[in-house]
Amino acid sequence: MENLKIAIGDGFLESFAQIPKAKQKKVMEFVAKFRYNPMASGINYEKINDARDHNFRSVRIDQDYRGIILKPAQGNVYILLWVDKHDDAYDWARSHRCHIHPQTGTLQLVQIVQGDQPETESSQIPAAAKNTPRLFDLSDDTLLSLGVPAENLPRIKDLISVEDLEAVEKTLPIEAFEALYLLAAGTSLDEVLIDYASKTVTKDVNTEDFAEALNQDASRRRFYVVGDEMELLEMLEAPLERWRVFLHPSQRRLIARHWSGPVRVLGGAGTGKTVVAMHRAKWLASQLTGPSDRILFTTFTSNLAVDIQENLRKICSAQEFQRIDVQHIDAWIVDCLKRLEYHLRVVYPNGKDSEYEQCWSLAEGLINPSLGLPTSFFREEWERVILPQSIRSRQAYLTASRIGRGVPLTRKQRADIWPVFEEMRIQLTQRKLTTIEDAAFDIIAMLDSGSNIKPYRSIVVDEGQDFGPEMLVLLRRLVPENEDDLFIVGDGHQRIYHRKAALGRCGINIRGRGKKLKINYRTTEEIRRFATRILEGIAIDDMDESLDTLMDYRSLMHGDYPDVHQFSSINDESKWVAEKIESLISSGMLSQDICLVARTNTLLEEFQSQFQSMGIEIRKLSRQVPDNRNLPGIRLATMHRVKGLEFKAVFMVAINHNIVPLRIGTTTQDSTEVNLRDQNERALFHVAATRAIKYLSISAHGKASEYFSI
Ligand SMILES: Nc1ncnc2c1ncn2[C@@H]1O[C@H](COP(=O)(O)OP(=O)(O)OP(=O)(O)O)[C@@H](O)[C@H]1O
Repeated sequence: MENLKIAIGDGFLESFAQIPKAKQKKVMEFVAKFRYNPMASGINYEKINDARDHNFRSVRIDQDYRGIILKPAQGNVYILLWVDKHDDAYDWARSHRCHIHPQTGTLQLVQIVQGDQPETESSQIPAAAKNTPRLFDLSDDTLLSLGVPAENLPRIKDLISVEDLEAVEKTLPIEAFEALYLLAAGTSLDEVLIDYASKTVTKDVNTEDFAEALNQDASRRRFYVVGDEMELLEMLEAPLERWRVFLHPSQRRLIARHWSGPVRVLGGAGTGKTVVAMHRAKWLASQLTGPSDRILFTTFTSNLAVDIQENLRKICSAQEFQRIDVQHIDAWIVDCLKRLEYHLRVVYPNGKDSEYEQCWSLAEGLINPSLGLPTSFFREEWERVILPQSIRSRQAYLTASRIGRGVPLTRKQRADIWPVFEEMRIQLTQRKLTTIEDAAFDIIAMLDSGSNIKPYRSIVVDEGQDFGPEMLVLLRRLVPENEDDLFIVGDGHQRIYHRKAALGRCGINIRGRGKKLKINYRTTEEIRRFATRILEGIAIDDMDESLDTLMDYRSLMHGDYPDVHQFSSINDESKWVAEKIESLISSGMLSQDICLVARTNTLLEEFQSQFQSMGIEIRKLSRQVPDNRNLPGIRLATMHRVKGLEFKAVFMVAINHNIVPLRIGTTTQDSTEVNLRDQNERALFHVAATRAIKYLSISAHGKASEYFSI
């Protein structure tokens, strides 16, 4: 069929997700037939009486259900808009319209505001007094360029508060509402114009050319032109996974284009960094031509890599998917060591009796007490100075940079301290062990001496803020300096592993290619604000020696403020949590969409036994096994483990004094180190709180954490 264009609106998927399974099956049957031939004789397009939009038609799904389709008189365009019970579908059609903005050319879907619509919320806003300052002082042209329809201009210019703006949300196209909301929240006009203003404000838009309107970036935010029948059916199989196709223009702009060198994308929690990174990897894979060209997609945490692999499978073609290696960075390093027949095993500083700690306690034996430095100082020096800079000789240590360390050392003191670190390496090597940092530097050395390690055409990095310098230098060496070489997403506010590096210092030059995402898609604004307050006043870097801010980051969803409660005992706390969980489940939430988060494994285990004794089904999230969200059960996880995940409801439990921030096992007196640890603990709290989509609870038993007063 010539020039046939079939598109689906995000509302169709949203309404489809709400209808019973049996009806969904009928819709899928209809959609398959419709996609094959929208003009098939069995499809009857009924006009809708009283609909303001003369292009709307209803189609029969079965006796009770109807679909609403946009079928303009001109062109061969069909857009699936809504599906519902007969009367509800008709009501929806009567209260909406879909038009092409005459200045920007964008296809817009809005609730009808004008005329005799007394029921709309917007019409309940009383006209403001003449001398009351207005929310926006913008020209008609600016408002039009942001996508505000001409008929809404007087109303928008009359608004006096953000609450007024929220009340008219549904009557505005999404891009216009978002731009105005960001302006109202304090984002500068210049920034908003960069992200939202149409580049093509013109008087020559053909407002009947729907095929052309679908090509506009801003239209693709809500409307997706579907390829074949399979693609459409796959979308219906996962209707809530909107991220697969409906990208924000600020996301889309980062993905499908060539970049002249490394790109760094910042963005607060939930702004879609992982989504962008995945679409970028797919696009890069689609560009590969050489038979052995490959992409590496790497993360810091192992369970995120597992999720990403699964999600990439959903959005990539088979050819694209098989060209992308997804692996968290430590696993990649360990695999690489094996390939290079390098016979040291990587060990980590966890647990009292771990091999790493055994080596460390022997090294500690060499501490000279006359130096007057606490033992914690040596461990910090090892982790913050020796390992990240790969200092392997006394001479190198004497001249090493110690920027960021609180206690200054003379040359003589350095010489006296060195034997401790030397001993640590001896102990590790004798046992055929190594650290992840040393392993990464060893691979870099092998690359420099010409080892044949499979090179990548491009590398995509998620959680970039947690990559240490050794990992970033390694990634830089793994991919030739070229167009589209590195794409790194991250957020310094979520740095929770004490690792810090500046991209520029690792040879990754992002000049002119530092970008930022600002809309939170996960969390309500109430939860986002609460979660962000914990980091207020703390200077957070942009992964490249400048500062980043969360001031320009917003959510457009709203909900309740987080619940904050203090109890006298763990019994009382767990009883309250269990009751609240029960009420969430009885109001329709699935148990697998609820997660209980604690700072330590020990506390988690205490809650686990409390819950078990109450007969509540639970599942502890593990590093090794991916979480199968089809299985019921309340999820239990530490604050570290929930990084990168999301749940409809999050209960942060045992937010007790000395537990959050965690003071157990730390003896350091060094003020720089104390600040660093506090920052890390705050980031952990922020990460855990921003996992919540709709509901967040913070509770403590006994004395509460000082973070309670934020
Ligand atoms: N364009 C989009 N349309 C709809 N949903 C989106 C879009 N982009 C992202 N999302 C959704 O927003 C949520 C957060 O996305 P994502 O995990 O990519 O954010 P993030 O910035 O990596 O978060 P974090 O740093 O907190 O882990 C997810 O549920 C994702 O599906």
